[in-house]
Amino acid sequence: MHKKQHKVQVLLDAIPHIKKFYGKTIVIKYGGSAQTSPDLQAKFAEDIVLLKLVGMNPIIVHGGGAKISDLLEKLGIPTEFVNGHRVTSQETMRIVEMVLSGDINKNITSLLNHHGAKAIGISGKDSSIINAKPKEDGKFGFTGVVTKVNGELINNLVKQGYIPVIAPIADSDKPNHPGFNINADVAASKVAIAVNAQKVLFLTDTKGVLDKEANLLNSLDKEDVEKLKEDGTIAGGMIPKVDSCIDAIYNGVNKAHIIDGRVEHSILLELFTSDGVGTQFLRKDGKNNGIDIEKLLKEI
Ligand SMILES: Nc1ncnc2c1ncn2[C@@H]1O[C@H](COP(=O)(O)OP(=O)(O)O)[C@@H](O)[C@H]1O
Ligand SMILES: CC(=O)N[C@@H](CCC(=O)OP(=O)(O)O)C(=O)O
Repeated sequence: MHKKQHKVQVLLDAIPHIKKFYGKTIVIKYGGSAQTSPDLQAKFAEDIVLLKLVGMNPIIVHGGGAKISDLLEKLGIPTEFVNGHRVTSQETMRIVEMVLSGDINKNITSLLNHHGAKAIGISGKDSSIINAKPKEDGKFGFTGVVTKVNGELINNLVKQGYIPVIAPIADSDKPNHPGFNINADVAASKVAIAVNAQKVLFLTDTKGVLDKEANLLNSLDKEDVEKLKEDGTIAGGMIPKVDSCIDAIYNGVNKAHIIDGRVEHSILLELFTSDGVGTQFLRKDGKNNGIDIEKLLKEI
C-alpha cells in the first residue's frame, strides 16, 4: 500500500473504536513504574490529548510509589509494604503527600497542559473528593480505605472540558487530620466506579498479569484472580492492581485492563486497535460488560 494511503487506512481502522468510546469516560491509572523516561511521559501526554480530541473523557489517577520510596530512603525513614499497600506513619504521610500531591501531580498536569490539554491537578483532599478511614483498624497507620468519592464533582470538571489529574490522597472526616495515603490502584478503581466509567486502564511496568512461566494471561475473572493470589503467582504491587480491576468490573465498570506502560502509545494500542494488549478483566457471566451472552450462544 502507498505510504499516504496507509496513513489514511490507519485512521479509517480506528473509526469503529472511536465510535464505541465517543463520549465515554475512561479512567487511566498512571503508575509510578510507567512514568520513568521523559520520552515515555511525552508519549503518554500525546495519547491523552488525542483521546480528548476524539471525544472521549479521560481521567487520570496517578501513582508514584517508587519516588516516595526513593525520598524516604534518602531521608533515612524505613518503609514497609504489606500485600502491595504501604504502611504509612505520620512522618511518612507528609512525604507521601509532598511527592504525590506536590511533585508528581503538578508535573503530570503541566505536561498535559503543554501538550494542548486543559488538565487540572487535584488531590482527593480538594473539596474532599476522596474520603477515607484507616485501613484494617489502623494496622496500616495513615493508609486508608476509601469510603466515598465525589464522582459528580469530577464529572462536572470533565463536562467543562478539563482532564482531571488526581493524586491518591484522601481526606478524613475528622478535623486536623493529616489525611490518608491510598494505593493508587485502589483510588483509580474507586474513581472509575464513582464517575461511571466505561473502562479503567492500569499502566504499569509489565506486559500484564503473568503466570509462573512468565506467559501473559489474556483474560481474567474473580475466580482466576483468587487462585493466582492463593498460589503466589500474583504478589506485591500486582495484588492491589488485580483486586482493583475486580472491584471495578463488579461495580459498574465494563472492563478493566492492565497494560504495559513501557510500550510507547500503549493507551492508543489498547483503545484503537483490535489486537488488545495486556490483561483484560471481564465478567464471564456477561453481566455489566456489554456482552449479550444469550445472543452469543445462539450464534455458536
Ligand atoms: N503475576 C504477576 N505478573 C506481573 N507482575 C507481577 C506479578 N506478581 C507480582 N508482580 C509485580 O508487580 C509489579 C507491578 O506493580 P507495581 O510495581 O506496584 O507497579 P505500579 O507502580 O505500576 O503500580 C511488577 O513489576 C511485578 O514485579
Ligand atoms: C497505600 C499505598 O500503597 N500507597 C501508595 C501510593 C502511591 C502508589 O500507589 O504508587 P504506584 O501506583 O506507583 O505504586 C504508596 O505509598 O506507594
